[in-house]
Amino acid sequence: MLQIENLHKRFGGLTVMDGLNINVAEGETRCIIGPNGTGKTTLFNLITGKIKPDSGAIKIGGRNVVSRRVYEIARLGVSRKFQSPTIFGDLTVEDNLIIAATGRRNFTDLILSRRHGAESRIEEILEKLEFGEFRNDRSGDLSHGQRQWLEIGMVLLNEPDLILLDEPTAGMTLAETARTADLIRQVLHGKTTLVIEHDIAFVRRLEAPVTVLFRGKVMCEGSFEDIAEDEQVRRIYLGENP
Ligand SMILES: Nc1ncnc2c1ncn2[C@@H]1O[C@H](COP(=O)(O)OP(=O)(O)OP(=O)(O)O)[C@@H](O)[C@H]1O
Repeated sequence: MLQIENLHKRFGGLTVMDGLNINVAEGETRCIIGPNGTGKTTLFNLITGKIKPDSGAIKIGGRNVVSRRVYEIARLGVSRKFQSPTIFGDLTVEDNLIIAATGRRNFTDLILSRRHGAESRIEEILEKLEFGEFRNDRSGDLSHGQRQWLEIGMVLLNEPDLILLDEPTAGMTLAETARTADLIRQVLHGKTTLVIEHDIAFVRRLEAPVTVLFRGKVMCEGSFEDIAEDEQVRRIYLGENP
């Protein structure tokens, strides 16, 4: 589904991508970890077309997108969730989901959406998120964790082919972090998803293959257990006691 081939990017004298190769299969969840400043967010900026590589290929569904514009790549079904939620705080949970469900269509469709099949998908998301009792609550009154989960639901309603989650647990409590890992496992199961994370407890709980980035390259890949045993990873990223 996603192939990154020999990607190079420099910012002035700083090499951020130095021959990066990553392959993510259709339906796979992949966790991307690495020390601060190693290029994780830059990788998302490159995939979404926000910045352009100096060389290399980014193939989505077999198509090289490096010369495409941001909106063209979004239209190919790439959906990115940023660290800070972009929900409408004054609207209800359900209304935010309705807007997300009609995201690629126009305003008339937004009004008519309940009659056009969006309703059943919204019900499904409300159920998966266990949000039924909050559906008429003002989104701005939700907890930090709940707002992030709502946004994951909104990303899903966009029917993306590739989901990019940048530090979905930033600012969360331990319990919220654990719930987020469970939610991604359940709700995004079968959806091609890349997750950038720092929180090691989350990475362990996600039970997804992990790619460790270091200095613009893949340092190693494997299960959490595999990478946690890797001497280089322990020294450079995880510290003495992973
Ligand atoms: N547009 C830009 N112009 C110049 N330098 C940049 C730009 N974007 C990122 N950088 C630099 O590239 C390096 C990689 O940044 P990036 O944000 O991708 O790292 P990261 O792995 O996501 O870090 P963190 O874990 O702290 O979020 C950093 O040194 C950063 O300062």
